[in-house]
Amino acid sequence: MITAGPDAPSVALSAHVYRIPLRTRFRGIDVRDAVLVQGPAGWGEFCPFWDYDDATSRRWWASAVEAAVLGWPAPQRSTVPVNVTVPAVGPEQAHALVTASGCSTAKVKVAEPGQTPADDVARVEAVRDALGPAGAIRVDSNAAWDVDTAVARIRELDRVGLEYVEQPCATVAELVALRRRTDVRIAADEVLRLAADPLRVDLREACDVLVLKVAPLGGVRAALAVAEAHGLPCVVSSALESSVGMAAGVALAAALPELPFACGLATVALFTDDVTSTPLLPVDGAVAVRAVVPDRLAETAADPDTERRWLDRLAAVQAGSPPCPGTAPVSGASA
Ligand SMILES: O=C(O)CCC(=O)c1ccccc1C(=O)O
Ligand SMILES: [Mg+2]
Repeated sequence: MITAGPDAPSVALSAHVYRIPLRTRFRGIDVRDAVLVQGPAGWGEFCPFWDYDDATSRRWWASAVEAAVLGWPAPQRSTVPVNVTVPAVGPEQAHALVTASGCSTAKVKVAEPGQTPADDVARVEAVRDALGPAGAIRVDSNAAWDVDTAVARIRELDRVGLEYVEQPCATVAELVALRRRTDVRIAADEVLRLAADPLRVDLREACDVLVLKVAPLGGVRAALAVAEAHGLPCVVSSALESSVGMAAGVALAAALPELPFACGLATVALFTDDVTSTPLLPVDGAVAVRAVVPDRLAETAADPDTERRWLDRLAAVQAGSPPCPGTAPVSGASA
């Protein structure tokens, strides 16, 4: 049993650690693992990647606590249009993923380690072929390019027509410089979610679109505040969660006043299994806004060593966290 914050009246949260292999390597990982917590409002997911330190992980914990203890603001829509996410795979596999998804927007990973510019062009061309001319293609290079490289790569990739390019360069200053040299829209991801204060990072002239991820921004309410502070069009995207964590992203997308683009919330399709028998997968390119009940906890349970590592990590994150309203510290092992 876990509790969620050091001092407030304790709400007991039961914790379950899952571990699920991915279908294809993504962000350098082949297996996803995380903690699910259940509280009075429902289920939350605590899933910072293993390379994130405890301080960075605190916002991820706040997001899980919000889901379990508070729940989310009222939805403005009942479904959310989503993009299929295409990892750094070969063109045939990319084509098949897009075709199988039923989505008319695709986000394609480019500039990944081990991939050449020609590999990226071939992947993006295959995706265009699968989507047809009416589909939308966005690419994400995860900050891999300097400004000159970005100008050149974007020009080449935009031959198939790009809706936007996500985080082409690492810094705000580089994004500003790049944006003066390209007509393709720029979306900000890492500069926002890894910022010390996402509310105050100055993105004027750096981007046209904000990528909002619930967990690294500290919850649905925190992400709504970020959207309001910047006043830019928003795309909600996942952090590679199970359907439980995905429901938080869907709740954010459902609560935003405007949703002009498809959201990156179809990544449950990259998992080989899920914590629920009713996965949050797209139908006709959209995901339903609904609660997720993880009824496959036993089938997806992590091994004892992974479970221990997560519970230790959670205890460390909580120890350094400001109190979360209505919660208390880790008090024991998981269920
Ligand atoms: O946006 C999507 O289509 C899927 C989510 C995604 O790409 C992602 C998932 C986990 C970590 C980082 C990223 C990213 O946007 O860079
Ligand atoms: Mg991104």
